[in-house]
Amino acid sequence: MASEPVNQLHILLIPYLAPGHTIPMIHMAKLFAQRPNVIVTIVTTPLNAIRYGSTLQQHIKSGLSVRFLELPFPATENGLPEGCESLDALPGLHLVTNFTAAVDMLQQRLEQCFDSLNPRPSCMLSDKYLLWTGDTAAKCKIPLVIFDGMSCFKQLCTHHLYVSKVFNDLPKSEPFVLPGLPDRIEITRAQLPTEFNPSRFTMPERLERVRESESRAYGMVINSFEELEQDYVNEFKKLKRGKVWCIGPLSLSKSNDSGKSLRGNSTSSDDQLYLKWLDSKEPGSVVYACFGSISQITPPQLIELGLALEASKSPFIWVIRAGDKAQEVEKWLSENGFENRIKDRGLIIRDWAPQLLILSHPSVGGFLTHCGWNSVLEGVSAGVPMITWPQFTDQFLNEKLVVHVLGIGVGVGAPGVVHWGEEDRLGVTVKSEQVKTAIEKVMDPGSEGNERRKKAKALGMVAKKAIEEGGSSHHNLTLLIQDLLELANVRSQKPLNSNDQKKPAVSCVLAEHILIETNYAGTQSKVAFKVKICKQSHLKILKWT
Ligand SMILES: O=c1ccn([C@@H]2O[C@H](COP(=O)(O)OP(=O)(O)O[C@H]3O[C@H](CO)[C@@H](O)[C@H](O)[C@H]3O)[C@@H](O)[C@H]2O)c(=O)[nH]1
Repeated sequence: MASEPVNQLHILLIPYLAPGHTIPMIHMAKLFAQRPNVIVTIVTTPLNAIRYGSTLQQHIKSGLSVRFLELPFPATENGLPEGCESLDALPGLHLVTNFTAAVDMLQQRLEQCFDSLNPRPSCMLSDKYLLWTGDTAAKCKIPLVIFDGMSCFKQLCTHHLYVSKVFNDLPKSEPFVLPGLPDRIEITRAQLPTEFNPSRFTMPERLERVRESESRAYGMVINSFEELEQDYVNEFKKLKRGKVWCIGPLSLSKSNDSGKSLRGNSTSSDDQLYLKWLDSKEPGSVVYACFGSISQITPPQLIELGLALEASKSPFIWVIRAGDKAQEVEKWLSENGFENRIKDRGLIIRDWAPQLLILSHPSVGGFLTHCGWNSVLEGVSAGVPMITWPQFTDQFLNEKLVVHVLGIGVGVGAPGVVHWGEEDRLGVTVKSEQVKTAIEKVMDPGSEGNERRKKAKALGMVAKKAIEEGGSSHHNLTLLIQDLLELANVRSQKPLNSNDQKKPAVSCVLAEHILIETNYAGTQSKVAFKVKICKQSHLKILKWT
């Protein structure tokens, strides 16, 4: 006899501890919790809960079921400074392995408190870089869905590169055509993502485990929308084992969030100041330059950027991230009189800017970006053309999508990956003249610039529609919730012929075979069922196999 159908979902969201990974999952939490009968618990650490919590407060007050589960972070136990709970807070890259070890220790902490969670979570949705969540989900007998914060374009490129191995014999700077793609895209080996371009900070065995854990998951959630990269979404879905749901752009989950509180160190009075400054500029005239949350741009490259912004004559906002090299840049800014020279048309924001707020201001006409996937989507959503200056990982591929497939950007001509911690050796790689030319092309009032602006604006409208009721991402979220409910119902269903006290639980679902871990007479055993998907969100067990 089947038990009562489950109609409430409790989703455990587990973001990786870096802004580019946590921010989209905070937006995702809002999207889930806005749906009826869905409650969300975000698993994070105390300082991250403070950092991202305030953005959720207004939603929680208005009745949204989102809460944090705070796990103490073993920073000092792993040789990290106290309070270092996020990748962007690392004082040096030599500590990346220590940080990874500390993040891995969260597994045991979560498993220890899992049984006390009420109601019991129905599923786990975790960042793909948290390699232990597959084992934890299996132990807790709930399904795992992976969040991949990168595009389907990147997924498809990576897949074909793995399969074809074309890059193996190529010199670093020789362009080649990416195999198996719907469009002809040329790239060099030096521009490929980390998997194909290891540095001394890469941990190749972990990247291999990322692929393994993806294949164990029930499916994958992507922060993108189908209309943006339709051919790539279709192809990726054909290749992927398990389901794929594009539910983005997640940053549009609530457009009136300024983004200021997503890090907690810029105040609303700062925001007012920036808005006032933007109000004083002509519509579409301002270039906004920002390199995301973890890129370490060398001082010589930052100086080239400063010189290009000055020479371009456009008003600009330039975000300079604090870091170990910031002092050198500050010295250059003051000694050389830069700030004084640009004071009438340039605004420098130190460390962190309310990016969503700035991008959505009508005065912004161009976005100079490192092409982190969140920034690309935020630029697309705001309908703003981009000046692309990628640094590492997926960013060169994102640049190809923006410039060559979507036609809404101009590249500065960055030659290849600047490895973390090895930049100084490479010296200046992009000259201010190149950056200035790209800025001028994007801000150009002539027909080429207009064409790009029109395309960007049109895409921005499609992005907004995708997330609204009736839109593709809105629909995909509905499908995802339905699937998760079906799984929760299977979990609650008793097996045939079983007089057991313990209910079996689904640990993994692939196609129509379900692997169930159950406990018969005290022995762990795995049993496969054949199932049929019925209406009313039920999975019916047809026979044991
Ligand atoms: O001053 C700032 C700087 C950043 N942001 C926000 O921080 C996020 C940054 O994310 P992203 O643009 O993706 O850049 P990274 O922080 O560099 O992201 C890492 O994670 C991404 C998702 O996996 C990858 O695509 C990138 O290559 C990788 O560097 C975005 O939401 C920005 O709006 C701000 O609000 N203010």
